[in-house]
Amino acid sequence: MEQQKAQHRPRVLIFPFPAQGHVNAMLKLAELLAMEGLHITFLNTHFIHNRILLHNDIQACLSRYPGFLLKTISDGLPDEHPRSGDKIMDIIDSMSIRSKSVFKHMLVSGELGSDDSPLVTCIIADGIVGWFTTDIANELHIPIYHFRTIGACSFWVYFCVPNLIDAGELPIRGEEDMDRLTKRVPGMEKFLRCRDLPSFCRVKDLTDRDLVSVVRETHQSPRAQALILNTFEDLEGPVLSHIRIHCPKIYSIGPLNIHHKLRLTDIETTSSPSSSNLFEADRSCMAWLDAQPLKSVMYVSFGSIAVITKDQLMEFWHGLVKSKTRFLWVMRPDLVDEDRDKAQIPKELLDGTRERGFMVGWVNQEEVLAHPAVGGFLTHSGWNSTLESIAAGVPMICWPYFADQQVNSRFVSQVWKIGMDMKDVCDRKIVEKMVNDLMVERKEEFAKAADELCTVARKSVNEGGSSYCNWKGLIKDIFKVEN
Ligand SMILES: O=c1ccn([C@@H]2O[C@H](COP(=O)(O)OP(=O)(O)O[C@H]3O[C@H](CO)[C@@H](O)[C@H](O)[C@H]3O)[C@@H](O)[C@H]2O)c(=O)[nH]1
Ligand SMILES: C[C@H]1CC[C@@H]2C(C(=O)O)=CO[C@@H](O)[C@@H]21
Repeated sequence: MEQQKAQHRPRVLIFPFPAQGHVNAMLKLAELLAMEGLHITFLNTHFIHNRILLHNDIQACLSRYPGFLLKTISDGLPDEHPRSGDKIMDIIDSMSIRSKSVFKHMLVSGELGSDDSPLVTCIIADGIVGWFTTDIANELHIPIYHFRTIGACSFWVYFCVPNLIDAGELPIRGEEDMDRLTKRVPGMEKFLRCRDLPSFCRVKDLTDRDLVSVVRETHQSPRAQALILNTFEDLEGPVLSHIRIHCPKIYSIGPLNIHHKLRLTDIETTSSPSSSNLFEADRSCMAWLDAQPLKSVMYVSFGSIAVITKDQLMEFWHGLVKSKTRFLWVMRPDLVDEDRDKAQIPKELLDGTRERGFMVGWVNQEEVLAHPAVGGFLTHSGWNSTLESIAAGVPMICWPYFADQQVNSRFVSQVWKIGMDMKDVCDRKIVEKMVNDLMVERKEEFAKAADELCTVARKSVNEGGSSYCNWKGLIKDIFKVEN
């Protein structure tokens, strides 16, 4: 009887793009689906899978879900490829060319299932690899949903790039054109400048590989059964309405981190939540945070992909030390693009850091942001970091590095007004001034706005909230598609 029930249970294949921000969000989605009784196959690239096994006890955590499988596929790149900075874009191309036939073979051969639920009955693919996954899904008559791990705001901007090109708004005509308002992204006419377009739009050649790839992939989502987004209606409702004209079925189910935490509480699990860190998390900073005053610490992190120059490192460092604010800085081992020569670091920086700072290689970011000592976040504006900061009620200073981050930082500063945008500037004086503004001069204003948005975010995933209801709708949809 049990086995019969299992055979009738849908097996959902979750296929994230191989990068930290994508895997984190899609693993939370996978776990939420598993809690609903679905069988899950989570497909990572070999590279990501090995890194996760190295730094997390993921298998033990996922063993609480019957039928949860971890499988792997090649990304087609050599082991020594850095897979960070702008080199990350090589992965889209490589996968579209080299992983396509392997992906099809894996689906057909049954190797993505288990004995009691051998077939994949539904696919949730990362929208950034929507092209080849949708082709294969359609060929094999398997329903496919797209999950795009960026915000609705940047999804919509990518979607509108062909309009910008047709209207002659792209290419951008040099530095003096950067502050021009763009008129061809409906709903954003009043505040979106050329400067705020995704970094891939900053090219002279409109056939640029990266721009073409991201726009092509974005335009695959109307082909999917539905589009799932890690956002919530009260945050991005107006933008979602524009996207719904092209992708009528959108499930906004975020912020996934709080959604996930709440549902874990519902099932009263005793085991620890799963993590998918690609770096070893250092817990020593938590004791340091415990010893700092309330909302006094600026948390600094540029996510998992951004690479900065040594000069930029020094500007941030001087600015932070000069501001006299306490800071906790995630210095990923591959953050700086040249060797950091310790001997060349000025004494004032080393002293300032010893007095008021703490540096770590990687942290559990959600825990850090939830700590009462954290009062601000200097971030690269990756979408997960943005949402996690919103979910924790922490205001931001944004220093976008690439891709969607340029759009996110504009929304943080001009639309949601929960922080400041330091885009395109990396100067110690500006860093010092912005840190002082956020943590001292305008502290109350930003803290209040961030607090209010945090309350709204939490409401959305609570029973009756928009993300809660959309989640129930998505589950119903997935089960319906099966029958
Ligand atoms: O020390 C750290 C630093 C980060 N994180 C986590 O790592 C993730 C980072 O994701 P994100 O903030 O989105 O940044 P990226 O790693 O840069 O993510 C990529 O993927 C995102 C989702 O598509 C995009 O929005 C970004 O632009 C893109 O660079 C978050 O969940 C963080 O909580 C940690 O756990 N510990
Ligand atoms: C490969 C990077 C460029 C686009 C991808 C992405 C997305 O638009 O889905 C967000 O950030 C990066 O991780 C991906």
